[in-house]
Amino acid sequence: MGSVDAAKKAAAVKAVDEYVKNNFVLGIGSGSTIVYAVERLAERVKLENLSIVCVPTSFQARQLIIQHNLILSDLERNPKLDCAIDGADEVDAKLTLIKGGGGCLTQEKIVASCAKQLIIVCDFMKDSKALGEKYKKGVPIEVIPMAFVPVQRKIEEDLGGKAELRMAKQKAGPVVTDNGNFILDWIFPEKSYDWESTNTKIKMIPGVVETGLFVNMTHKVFYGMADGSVKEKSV
Ligand SMILES: O=C(CO)[C@H](O)[C@H](O)COP(=O)(O)O
Repeated sequence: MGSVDAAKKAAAVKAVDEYVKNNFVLGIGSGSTIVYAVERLAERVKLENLSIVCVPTSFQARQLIIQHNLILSDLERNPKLDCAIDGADEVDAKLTLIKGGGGCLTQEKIVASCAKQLIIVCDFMKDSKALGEKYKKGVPIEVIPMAFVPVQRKIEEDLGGKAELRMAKQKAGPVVTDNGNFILDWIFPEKSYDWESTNTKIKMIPGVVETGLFVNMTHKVFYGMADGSVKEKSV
C-alpha cells in the first residue's frame, strides 16, 4: 500500500473508532477513502456486536454496505442520522469542502444535511488554505441534462472561468450521475471567494440540482498523514 492509501486508511479507521457508537444511524459517503471506513465499520460491528443502520450516499456506498453485510436503510425509513462519514476532494481552512470528484455530490449533501455531524476522512493532500490551491478540477455542479448549455453559459458569464461538461472515460458521451443528471466542473478564476454566497448564486440558476460546495456543514476532518499519523481539525 502506498503512502496516500495508508493515509486514507489511517484517517478512516480513526474516524470510525472515535465517532461510531452502538445503535447509530450512519451516513456512508462515497469514494476511495470510504472503502476503508466501511471495512473498519464491518470489523467493529462483528467484534463488538454493534447495531448500526447505514444510509448510503451513492450506488457505490449501497454496494459497499451490502458487500459488508451491514444494515442498509434509506432516508424514508431513517430521515435523521446520528452521523455521516464521507471523503472530500479539498478542505479549506474554514472546513469548506469541494466534493463530487466521484460525481455523488447531491446525495452526499442530502445525507450530510440530515446528519447531526458530518465527519470527513481524507489524506494530507486534500488539506489547503483556500479552495483551488490543491484540487485543480474545479467545483462539480450537478445539472438537469436539457439545461447544461444555459447553465454553463450563465456560470461563465456571471462568475467567470470555465464550466466543463464532465465526459465519461469508458463510454462515448457525458458522465451520468446516480440521479440521471450531468456534471459541470466549474474551473473558477483564481481569487478569494465568499463560498456561501457563491454557492447560493450557482444554486439559483434554473437547471442546477446541487453544487459540490459544502459550506458550514463539516464538524470534523481527519487527515491521514504521510507518516501514518492522523491530524484532526474541527470548527
Ligand atoms: O465527493 C466524493 C464523491 O462524490 C468523494 O468523497 C471525494 O471525491 C473524495 O474521494 P476519495 O476518497 O476517493 O479521495
